[in-house]
Amino acid sequence: MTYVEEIMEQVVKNNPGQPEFHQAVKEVLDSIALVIDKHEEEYRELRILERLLEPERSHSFRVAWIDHNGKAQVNRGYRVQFNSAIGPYKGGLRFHPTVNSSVMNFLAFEQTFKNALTGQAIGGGKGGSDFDPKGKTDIDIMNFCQSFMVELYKYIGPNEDVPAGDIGVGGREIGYLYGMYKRLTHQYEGALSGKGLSYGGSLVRTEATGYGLTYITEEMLRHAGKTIAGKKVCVSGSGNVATYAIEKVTQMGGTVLTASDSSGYVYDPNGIQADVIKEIKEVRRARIKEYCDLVPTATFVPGKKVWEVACDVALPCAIQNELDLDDAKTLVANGCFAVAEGANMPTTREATDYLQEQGILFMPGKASNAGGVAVSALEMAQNSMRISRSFEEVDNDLKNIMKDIYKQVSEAAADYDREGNFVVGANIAGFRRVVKAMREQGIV
Ligand SMILES: NC(=O)C1=CN([C@@H]2O[C@H](COP(=O)(O)OP(=O)(O)OC[C@H]3O[C@@H](n4cnc5c(N)ncnc54)[C@H](OP(=O)(O)O)[C@@H]3O)[C@@H](O)[C@H]2O)C=CC1
Ligand SMILES: O=C(O)CCC(=O)C(=O)O
Repeated sequence: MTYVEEIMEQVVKNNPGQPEFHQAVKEVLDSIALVIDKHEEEYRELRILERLLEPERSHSFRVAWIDHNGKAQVNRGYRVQFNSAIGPYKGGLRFHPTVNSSVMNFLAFEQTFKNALTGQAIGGGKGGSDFDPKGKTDIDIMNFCQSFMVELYKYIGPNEDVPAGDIGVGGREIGYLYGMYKRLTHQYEGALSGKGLSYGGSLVRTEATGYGLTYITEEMLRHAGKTIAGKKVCVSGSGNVATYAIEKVTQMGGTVLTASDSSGYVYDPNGIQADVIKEIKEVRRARIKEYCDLVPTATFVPGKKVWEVACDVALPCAIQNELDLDDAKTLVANGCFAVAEGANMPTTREATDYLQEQGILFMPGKASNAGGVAVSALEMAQNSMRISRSFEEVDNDLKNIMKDIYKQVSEAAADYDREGNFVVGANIAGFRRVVKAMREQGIV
């Protein structure tokens, strides 16, 4: 058995019942096997993979809170501090009923590689809760966030671990979390990113993941002699990532045909309007169906996924494993030539393999959605220096970071004779950076 096979077996044995974590690990191990083969003896001796695959620390805690009816409620909170080889732990908080140890481990593991690709000094972490914000009142959200922070604040800080948003955690939640952090610690410091502009947030952080996704997609298309302008694009989701991907694709001359939530999708041949999505999701906090009340040319398709709509480019921006093999086959049959992941691991392994076999340009999330965390790191830097940079400056940095990520993943793939395989490239480039830092810091 090879070192990589042994390690995969061990991960499954040590983390039973964690399918998402196993899936994320398997994809990385399959890619880095090419590197491991060259250094097997040395890596075995240093227990590189064993250390890389074991989170440095995992916190799980009770979150008891009182809802707007005065009733006691209990949820489980998590913070997984996966790897701090290149900087303080960094990664979002997810509030969603599907959150469990497997989802937390997969996200924190992916984050370690993604953060390395940004070229910034940030390690990998992730947290969240099985709390479902859907249908909750503002008071419920505030009470939950405050109780969550009463435990979380012990583990975070600007030089230790800096959480941000993810599914179910946006500007409102970060505000409530930050207010309680400050009350508990008496410190006005950058212990969270994605903060409001009135209290230390960075311009462009709200837009960063969706914009960054669009910038790297354009870069990938440009190298294939194409451009987003004039293309039909399917976006899934209608949250933070989807909204700003829709906005930027539209600005760059593409037509976004779809947006969705867990109830179904809306289709508009004239192009989905980001401002309408913002009104529905950020102001009314309503379901995607309402889009059709505001835009008469749109239709709502309940209970279906956007991938049945013919498009040139697909941008999955909702949740893990939302694009499966059947969806991939439909996309290819309908002429789609590029997929870039806005969400974390939205494409199943079978679908990824199929798309790559079919010659579809495929950019994995750890590269293509890294713009969000990259601008979070710029927010951390601004907080440390007590400065605020302009929208243009930060957006320009974001563009350069995404171009650099494209370059890194293409070059790493080419180094191992896998030109155009950005999955292999992203995993190898991230791995090399993290492992170099781990080796230089000794066995810890
Ligand atoms: N925010 C960020 O900066 C970053 C986010 N990501 C990743 O991007 C993805 C989206 O995050 P974000 O936009 O922040 O989250 P949001 O909570 O803002 O939006 C999530 C969206 O996905 C939809 N969704 C969830 N589950 C499903 C489903 N099963 N089918 C269809 N739609 C679904 C939600 O709909 P509903 O309301 O019905 O659940 C909602 O529209 C996640 O994978 C996240 O990890 C990656 C990098 C950075
Ligand atoms: O901005 C951040 O720190 C984290 C963003 C995030 O959760 C992600 O990249 O998946």
